[in-house]
Amino acid sequence: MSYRVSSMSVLPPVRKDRIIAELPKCYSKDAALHTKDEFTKKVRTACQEQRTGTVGFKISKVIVVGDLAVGKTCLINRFCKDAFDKNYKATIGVDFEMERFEVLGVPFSLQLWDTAGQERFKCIASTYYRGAQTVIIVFDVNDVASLSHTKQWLIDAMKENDPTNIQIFLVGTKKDLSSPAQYALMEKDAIKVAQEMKAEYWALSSLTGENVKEFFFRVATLAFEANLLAELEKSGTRQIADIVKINSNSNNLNAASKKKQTNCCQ
Ligand SMILES: Nc1nc2c(ncn2[C@@H]2O[C@H](COP(=O)(O)OP(=O)(O)OP(=O)(O)O)[C@@H](O)[C@H]2O)c(=O)[nH]1
Ligand SMILES: [Mg+2]
Repeated sequence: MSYRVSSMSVLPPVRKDRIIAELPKCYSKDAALHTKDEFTKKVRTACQEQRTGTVGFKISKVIVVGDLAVGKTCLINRFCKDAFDKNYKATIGVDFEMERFEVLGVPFSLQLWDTAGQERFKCIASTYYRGAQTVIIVFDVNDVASLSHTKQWLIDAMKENDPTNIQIFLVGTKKDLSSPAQYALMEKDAIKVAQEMKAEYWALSSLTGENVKEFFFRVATLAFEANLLAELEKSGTRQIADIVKINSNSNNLNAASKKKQTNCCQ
């Protein structure tokens, strides 16, 4: 499956609630990919001067993995559709959503791949791991077993990807079901796991929505920053933005974004 975002495509403006103008903060300074308070001058200046090369045309792949029923699908649905379903419907194989952002005035898209946690669908889901820039490993903060399985999920995701170019997030879900005391106890272990994985730690609730938007803003921004810094490393970055002006009036990318559900593999 492929997306074509050509210079001729005309996209609607990015939703107002997907515009990122400030650097989103990490959840815990003890387990963060970085702890800066603001965008660096280098990043800001490049965006202001439109020296962003191909970054504004990129679709960055994010894979979401973790045990069955920890809440991967609910997390994506809360962010992308502002919806929550109490009933469990197992993901069969994979599913994906597109989200368009604007970071410091530059368009940037995430392709969020929701994978199945059930063992019997794992073989099909893992064929979609390749080419990810971000891995989100999800566990349930009320289920220690799901936390202990996160390392195996990481190993599996890394088999298909280049470890030097990937950003890892460890995300505890269903925070609403945990008392503050229970949560505090669990968090110590989770932060330790995140540190070992070199992951950034988050805890959130798809039921209440707590931290969901903050989390995805952080994911989008860190993926954007990494792309931009890589682009700036390359010499002679062309000022594509000067050559190609995207007309932001018509057509809907969503219309072009087809859903894929795969039946599989027993
Ligand atoms: N209370 C509460 N329940 C949640 C939360 N997130 C998910 N759930 C519930 O947990 C169950 C599983 O959620 P899913 O999102 O389908 O789990 P999944 O990780 O996608 O599962 P697979 O697709 O099988 O891998 C559902 O019944 C959800 O309603 C949350 O933040 N709080
Ligand atoms: Mg699911």
